[in-house]
Amino acid sequence: MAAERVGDIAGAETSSDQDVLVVTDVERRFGDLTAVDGVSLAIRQGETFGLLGPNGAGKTTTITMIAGLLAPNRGSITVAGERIGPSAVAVKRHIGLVPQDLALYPDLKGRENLRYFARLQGLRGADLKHRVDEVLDVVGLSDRAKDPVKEYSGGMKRRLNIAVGLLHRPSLLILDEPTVGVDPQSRNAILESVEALSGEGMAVLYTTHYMEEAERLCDRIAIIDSGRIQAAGTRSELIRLLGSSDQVRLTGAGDLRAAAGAVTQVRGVEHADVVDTELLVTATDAPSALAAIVTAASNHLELADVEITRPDLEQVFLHLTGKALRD
Ligand SMILES: Nc1ncnc2c1ncn2[C@@H]1O[C@H](COP(=O)(O)OP(=O)(O)OP(=O)(O)O)[C@@H](O)[C@H]1O
Repeated sequence: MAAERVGDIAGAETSSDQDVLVVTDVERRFGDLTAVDGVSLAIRQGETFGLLGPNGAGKTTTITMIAGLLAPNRGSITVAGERIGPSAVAVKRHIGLVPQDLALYPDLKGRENLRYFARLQGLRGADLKHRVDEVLDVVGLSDRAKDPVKEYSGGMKRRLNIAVGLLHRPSLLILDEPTVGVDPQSRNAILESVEALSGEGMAVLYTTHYMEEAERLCDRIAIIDSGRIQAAGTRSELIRLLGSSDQVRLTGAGDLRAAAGAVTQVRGVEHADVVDTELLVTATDAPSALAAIVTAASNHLELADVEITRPDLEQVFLHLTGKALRD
């Protein structure tokens, strides 16, 4: 299916001076396989951009090229205005890459790991100590900094890996599926860290196959499958591709038809239908209209249950690719 491009999309043609990253028509082949097939995107300062797609979609290959570790067969990538590639060295200081694989020393304490990597980044003295404290705080590991990494949970190791990626104060942070296989507490800490970093103006490229994470974190999302961006935009722009609205299902005893008539008057309600013993209300933004819908219906019904169903990115993915997002 051809890519559906929505609103202020990922395309480099919309790039501006504020863009930290601009990827233009990048392709990467492995033998006969085209793993990344004409990907274009741009990310602004302070923006969190999601690459949402299933395993094998081409996310890791895309970010490996953006980090300058793999050369594209076609296309160009610039970070902070400088062209990137395996032989470009200086521009890589703008990038913090947090890969799926851990690169930590298990026998060293959390803080010692960070001190080691900070020295590799050229930090020294008071600046090094200050920065190590800062990144420990960002990932919520300050109180465990004195413990050896081998005593950390998988999620804590991931968080320390993110801290390593932040040491040199990059303007673009790239996170490759950072929450896969981590405990809920660490997952939440990771999501909160990303929110805080983007709040401070960092550009974040976040790959995931978890729809909820893309919805929560990302200002814009590109849905990627088979190496191609199938569509990109804000969550609501992507949802609009489905052409469907929110639904509120009301159950209760009383005059359903009268309730339907009253609910139809509520602002934002498209229509209200009586189906068997339920009232099905279709609305553009159900959460904001909910209080008014319930009040209108309560004049005619003794409400027993109210349930909202909203279309989600999972359905958008299905609509665009004909398959489910999850494996
Ligand atoms: N070095 C390589 N040699 C050959 N094929 C590769 C190589 N790296 C990736 N691929 C193939 O390219 C396609 C895209 O893989 P990629 O790892 O980029 O996907 P992904 O979306 O990151 O998925 P995952 O989360 O499973 O890593 C897959 O079919 C993969 O098998």
